[in-house]
Parts: sequence; C-alpha cells; structure tokens
Amino acid sequence: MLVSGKWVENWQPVQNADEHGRFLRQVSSFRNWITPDGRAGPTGTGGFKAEAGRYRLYVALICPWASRTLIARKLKRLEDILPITVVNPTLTDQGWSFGGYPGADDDPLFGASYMHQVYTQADPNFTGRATVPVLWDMKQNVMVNNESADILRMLDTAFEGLVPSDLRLYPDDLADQIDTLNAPIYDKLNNGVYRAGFASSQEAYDEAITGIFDTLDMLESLLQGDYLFGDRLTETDIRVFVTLIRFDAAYHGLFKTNRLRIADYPKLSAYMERILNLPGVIDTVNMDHITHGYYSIKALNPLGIRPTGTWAYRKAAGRSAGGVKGQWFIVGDTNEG
Ligand SMILES: N[C@@H](CCC(=O)N[C@@H](CS)C(=O)NCC(=O)O)C(=O)O
Repeated sequence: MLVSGKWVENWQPVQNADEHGRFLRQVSSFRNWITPDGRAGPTGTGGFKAEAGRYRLYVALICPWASRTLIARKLKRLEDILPITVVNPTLTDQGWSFGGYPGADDDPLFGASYMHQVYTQADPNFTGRATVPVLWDMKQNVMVNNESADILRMLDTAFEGLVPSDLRLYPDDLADQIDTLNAPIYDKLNNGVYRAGFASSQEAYDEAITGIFDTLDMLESLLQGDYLFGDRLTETDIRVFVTLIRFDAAYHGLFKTNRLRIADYPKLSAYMERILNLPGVIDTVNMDHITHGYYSIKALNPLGIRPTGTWAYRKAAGRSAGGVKGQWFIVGDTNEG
C-alpha cells in the first residue's frame, strides 16, 4: 500500500483484520461525481461536467467492484465516450500493474507501471491501497472517484444528455428498496466472499460463510420475475451478478465458499445467465483474468496453481454447442472440454 505517497511492499489483504480476524475493506477516498452540468453530486466537490472523451475508467477484469462500473458503462452504451484502461489480472508486490498480459493495457496517461503511480499523480501524499476502479478526469488531470458504488450510480444519469437511454438502474420509485436490499448484499455476499477468503480465524470464516449462504438462499427465494425487482433490471442485479459469475470459478475453491455452488441454485443460475446475455455484458466477463487473478493471490495460493474445473468453467463462458443458439451459458464445473 502507499504510505504518504511511498509504496510499502508485501502488504497482504489478510493483514487488514479486526481483533476477531475479520477482513476489513478500506473506505474509498476520492468521492466526486460527474454530473450533467458540473454541479457537485451527493459527495465531494463540483467541476466534473459530463463531456465525451473527458474521463477514463481504470479497471481490473478480475475485480467485481470494477466490473460493476464496466457493466453500467456497457448497458448505458457509454463505450464511445468513456474509454477504459484494464490492468493486469495479478496483484503484484506493488499492487496492480499495467501491460503485458493478454487483454490488459498499458497506461496511456502517465506510462505508469503500477496503479499506485496513478494514485500519487492524484495525491503525492496518498496513504492507502491503490484500488480499482478509478475514474480519472483527463482535462483537469485529477481523480474524480474511486468508489464503485458511486461510479455505478453516476453512470446511470450523468451522461443522459449525451447518450440518452431508457434504462434506469436506480429509478426513483425503487430507490429505497434498492438501498435496503443493497446493504445486506454488499455486506454478506459481495464483501462476504472476501471475508471468508481473507478470514484469519475460524470464527470469522464461519460467520462469513453463514452470511453468504443465507443471502444466496434469500435471493433464490426472492427471485420471482427475471430480475430482483420483477421485470426491471436495476443496479442491485449488477451488484449480485458480479459476485455470482466469479463464485463457482474462483470463490468456491480459493475463498473456501464451498458449501454449495451457484450451479446448485436453479433460479440464481438462470438469472446469472440472463444477465450474462444482456447486450455487451459478456465483454465485461473475462474468465481467464478472473481465474488467473484470484488463483495468483499469494497469501491464499502461494504456488499459483489453478484447479482444472475453473478452466472448464472459463470455456463454458464462451460460445459453445449447448443451450440456446447464440446465447452464452455456463456449464458448471465439469472437467470436460
Ligand atoms: N470500495 C472500493 C473497493 C475496491 C477494491 O477493493 N478493489 C480491489 C480489487 S477487487 C483492489 O483494487 N485491491 C487492490 C489492493 O488490495 O491493493 C470500490 O468498491 O470501488
């Protein structure tokens, strides 16, 4: 992590724990919002007007938080006006790095080797982990925001004047219900899998596992229509999807979330495939980055060996013979093909 702008090596996520061995996630520190007219958003300062080509999104394809923002960018059809830079899938001793791995990019703005160098461009005295996603303002050369929940929400409305869309991921009439459902999903599922994986006590692991499977059971019974709120896709579905799509391939093995697989939940499996088949979503799901990235987390898997089942899962995410023609589908964790 960075301490007063200097990189401190060999920090591992398991080191961020409370007295019971529970993994603690860092709170994001850049919280400005892009808005249609540049007025300040719910947090931070103003000055970030929606303009085509002005901003850049730094992401990791392994990362569920970054993937939320990537899916919103696709579904809101913002690809042409909001470019992205993809980091390599493995977290090095210096955090996220740029370039070299298939599907990853060099840093086009600073020629940085590591993401922490982008953070010190934003704040030469920054202290904290250099996380993704990062939303960068290429006009003022400052970091706008590094909190995916904010970015997901601002992409829903900020660029409406430039690229109008009928899709509302956070519609007014569902706002309260979305906020209410997001809270346990974040705590017990999205972050719950990390709390299981990075637990440093049996008690913390057991607690995380209970939360994860209680939440999956709850979602399985809640799902009546196509999406969690009936026939309308919302940001809550995106938040759930990014964890579901990584679950059987990575969390089940590496994070020991192995009581059940998503493949064992019929409604959740169908729901995950439904979202995977929305236009553009498949482009945000790179199973190679996901399995390679997670299974190279040294603290959990020192030798970086990838279980075979995850490869079959990766192939299954591609176009193949079964299912509905032209649709993406998940086969589950068979070792075939
Ligand atoms: N609250 C942040 C969390 C982002 C986050 O933790 N990202 C992870 C990757 S999935 C990261 O960049 N970790 C870098 C590190 O641990 O050094 C958000 O949702 O945007």
